[in-house]
Amino acid sequence: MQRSVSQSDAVISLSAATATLGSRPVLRGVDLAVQRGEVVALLGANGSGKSTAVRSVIGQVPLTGGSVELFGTPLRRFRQWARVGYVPQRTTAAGGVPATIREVVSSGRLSRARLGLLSRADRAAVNRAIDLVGLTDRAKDSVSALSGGQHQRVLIARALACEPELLIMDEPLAGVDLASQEILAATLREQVAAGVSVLLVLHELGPLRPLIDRTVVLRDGLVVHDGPPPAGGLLPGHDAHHLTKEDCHPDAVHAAAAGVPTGLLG
Ligand SMILES: Nc1ncnc2c1ncn2[C@@H]1O[C@H](COP(=O)(O)OP(=O)(O)OP(=O)(O)O)[C@@H](O)[C@H]1O
Repeated sequence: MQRSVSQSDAVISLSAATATLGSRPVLRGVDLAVQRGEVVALLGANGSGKSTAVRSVIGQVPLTGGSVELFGTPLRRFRQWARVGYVPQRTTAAGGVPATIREVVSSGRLSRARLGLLSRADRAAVNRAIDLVGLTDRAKDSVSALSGGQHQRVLIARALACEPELLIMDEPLAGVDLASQEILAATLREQVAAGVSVLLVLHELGPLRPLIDRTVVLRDGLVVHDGPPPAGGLLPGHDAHHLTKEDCHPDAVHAAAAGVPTGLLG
């Protein structure tokens, strides 16, 4: 999907970013930009630094070098968090919390609410977000009673509740059943059509492939590929263990034969 973007329109700009976790250098000079209206997939093997890169973009991991800008503003001065929706890598952290779907999604609206109180318009936005992910019938249910895929839909609705201009999602399809994957793809399609910019960490493009403008592949904390997603279906670094039927398209096989490097993806 091609949309016109200009260099000055970066919503995320990570430049020469380095970060260390424990004593381990996890980002070793990462350049990553997302232009307004663009959908960028960040790929790479387990441990290559994908989550650390997106967490550094939102300030959860401090950089030891380089810089981050959001909407053209250096991160340390950036305050407009209602413009950003973040979906963390799914954990079981919400397990046991006696909160309903509506309560969790409402918490995503607080950055836009005045004095922490939700107005009628805020509540309507929360309901819209719940509806977008197909959970209206379950809004009063406890999140602890949900499947993995449903839980992921709640996290995405929470990010959408503030009507963000930029969505950052860390492995939104991980552990998500096919039905939920399709709902998530449709939700994302709507957001992208409305002009939302997206950075998402993925293991494979799957049903999101048609939405992706550009793929960036990390290996050992370095960018080893930055370009359009391959037409033939084979991701840079995709090895034989990960081939799907779709990847066996003749173009993809040709790309593999042409020596596309292997072993970058988990
Ligand atoms: N808090 C931490 N302390 C020390 N090392 C960490 C910490 N968090 C992550 N790491 C290490 O940093 C490296 C990069 O982790 P990161 O989560 O960014 O990778 P990833 O590409 O997102 O991997 P995955 O696909 O498994 O989620 C890994 O080797 C990981 O073990």
